[in-house]
Amino acid sequence: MKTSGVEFRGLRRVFGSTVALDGLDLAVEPGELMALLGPSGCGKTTALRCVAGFEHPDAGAVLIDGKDITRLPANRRDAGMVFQSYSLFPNLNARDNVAFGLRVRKVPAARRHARAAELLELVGLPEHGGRYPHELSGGQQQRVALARALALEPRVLLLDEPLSALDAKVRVTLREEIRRLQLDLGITTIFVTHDQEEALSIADRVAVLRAGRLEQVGPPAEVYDRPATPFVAEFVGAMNHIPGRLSGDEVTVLGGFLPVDGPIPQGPEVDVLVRPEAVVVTPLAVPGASAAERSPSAAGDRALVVASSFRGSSARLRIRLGDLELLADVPGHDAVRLAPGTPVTVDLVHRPVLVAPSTRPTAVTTPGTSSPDGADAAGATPKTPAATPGSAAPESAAPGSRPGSPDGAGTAGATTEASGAAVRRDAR
Ligand SMILES: Nc1ncnc2c1ncn2[C@@H]1O[C@H](COP(=O)(O)OP(=O)(O)OP(=O)(O)O)[C@@H](O)[C@H]1O
Repeated sequence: MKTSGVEFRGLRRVFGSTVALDGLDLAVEPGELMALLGPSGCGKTTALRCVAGFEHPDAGAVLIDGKDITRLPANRRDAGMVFQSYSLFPNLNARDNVAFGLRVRKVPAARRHARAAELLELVGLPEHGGRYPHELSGGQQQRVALARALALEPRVLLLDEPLSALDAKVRVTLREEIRRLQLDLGITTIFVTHDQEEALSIADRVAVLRAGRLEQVGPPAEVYDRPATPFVAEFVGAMNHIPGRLSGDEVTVLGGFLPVDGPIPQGPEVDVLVRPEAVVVTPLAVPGASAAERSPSAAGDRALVVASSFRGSSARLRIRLGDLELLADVPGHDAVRLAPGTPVTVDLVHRPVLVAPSTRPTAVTTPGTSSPDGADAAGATPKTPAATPGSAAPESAAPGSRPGSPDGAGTAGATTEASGAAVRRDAR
């Protein structure tokens, strides 16, 4: 399989008053799997179709291997495409679907049948050549579509939300197989998805698009851990918004100071963006407290675990801290001692944070693919947990300041760990 680089250069496409692509610049390396990720309508599919030749930009260029192919007809671009809807020919069996392009190119029957059999084997369907699309499951149809896209040995594989129509389990299996296949073949692949977990798990690099422009491109861990902008931080992974107050290049948040990373908005009131795994939760020791005393209603404005969603190796907690709600990810084995109703202290891992213009009243956001209930949100499995819950310093008294107060939770009762392990705040 030949491998080729793909480059988008200042790509612009306008539909009436809608700017689908607004000067997209992006280079995909030969053999790389690049995920195009972004919210609905940000131009992902339009970009992909410009590579396939199904769409023509108003300005800018698409290059394959450094050659401008912008004006080349689709059938001379050497790109194989798989769509969200399987789009197989219903009147052809799997073998003939796969061999369709070869037939158009007048490849002799024996050779195209052999090639179709080889490709069906490659996608794990060696026995299914005689079946028609309606006799195949969604996942099997998409495998056939993949085999068909590979039949002409394209230089570039274009996948447009290929897994969105499949159920969750098949989606995960098939995405792993696509990745394995892509690595085996070394084929340059552009994978369009709006699912951040999918993008992070499958790609060499993720390009986050926003309103037809590139917002950030980088390896999955980099995009997740060091989002270049608040938009990327919001879109890729769950994110807490915690009120803070800017002071130079630091921000006061939950009673401690953290260094600020990235663009600094007009202050001083801001939202500090913190991942759930960077929220360190420690059960509050309440000597002699009865179960009734530990109930949420008895606990006043303490930080309380109000919901917990167990996920096996981890648990996502929803924590109420005054008028603020936070999401926190803790190891699964801590879920029992951090059951709903448990009073807790909340700390933040000490590391640079992104800040965004204040959005009071405070809110917790989850990525586009997650359920509205962040405690049950499935889409934000952290790749590289930044904090080890429990690594915070032992409890220290910090009475007084009300969480979420406009002065950034104040300084009363707050301690910044000298060790730099965490900003902590006792919630009593
Ligand atoms: N043929 C068209 N005619 C008019 N508007 C279009 C056309 N194709 C795309 N658009 C508009 O251009 C914008 C970008 O569309 P595009 O399909 O590229 O987005 P997307 O990021 O792939 O979205 P989704 O994830 O919902 O598929 C959208 O506002 C869409 O409505």
